[in-house]
Amino acid sequence: MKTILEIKDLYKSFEEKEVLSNINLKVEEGEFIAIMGQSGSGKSTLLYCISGMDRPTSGNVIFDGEDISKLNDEKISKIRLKQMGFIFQNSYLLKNLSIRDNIILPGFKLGNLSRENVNKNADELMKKTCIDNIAGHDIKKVSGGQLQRAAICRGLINKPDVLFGDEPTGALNSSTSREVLDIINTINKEGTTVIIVTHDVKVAARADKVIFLMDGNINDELSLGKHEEDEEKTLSKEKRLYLWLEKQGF
Ligand SMILES: Nc1ncnc2c1ncn2[C@@H]1O[C@H](COP(=O)(O)OP(=O)(O)OP(=O)(O)O)[C@@H](O)[C@H]1O
Repeated sequence: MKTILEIKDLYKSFEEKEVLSNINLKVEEGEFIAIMGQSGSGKSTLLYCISGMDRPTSGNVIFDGEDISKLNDEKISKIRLKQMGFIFQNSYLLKNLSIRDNIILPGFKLGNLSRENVNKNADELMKKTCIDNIAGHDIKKVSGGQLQRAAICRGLINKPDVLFGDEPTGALNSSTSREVLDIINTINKEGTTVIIVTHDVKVAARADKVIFLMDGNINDELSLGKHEEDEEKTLSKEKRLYLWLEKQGF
């Protein structure tokens, strides 16, 4: 298996305050990693540093064989556009554009595919996430779950290697959250590596591996194995995760 992301001796400080220290982590292609930890433990900061949205103070972030922590902003932006997808708690879709136009925008920005092929990819993604019937809708007139599905499509339009998520279901109710998680699990099964930050045990239980951050360090990690469409297996993973989190003092 190929290592898609390797983090070596990563430190991050804001002014005098050290937020992350001595982070070492390897992510294999096709893995689904959840990052958990108390509020303020540095989860989002870690996600931003490993996805090129922010720079570590020191250390290396090797993405697909290249140390992105050393690249200039232009090069990082290109890698992010081509090889990384992002979903956040809020979808951050552009208000004056339709669902479809929001989804295709990064495809046109990258410019690797013809207009026709970008549209074709968008159609496939919207079909897969069951929002093809609202492609032309104004984003102000659709539900939170539909918005988040559109954000996933936008994140996947350039067929990234890694999909990063910061509390991707944080704003959704439990049944909508389950539907969005099913989509994320399907995308992962099809080969996209997934790395998400979450507070939610039900979200983290969908991952292959959970990492627990404490005061900016990786305190422990738990292997859960691949997600299966089986309610009992999912419940038993959630129980294992609860017990493990209790040990972490969560
Ligand atoms: N841009 C910044 N400038 C200064 N301090 C920051 C900045 N971003 C984050 N921090 C600080 O770094 C620490 C970690 O923040 P971070 O958001 O990574 O934690 P988190 O674990 O994701 O928290 P939460 O679960 O509450 O979202 C916090 O003390 C926060 O105040």
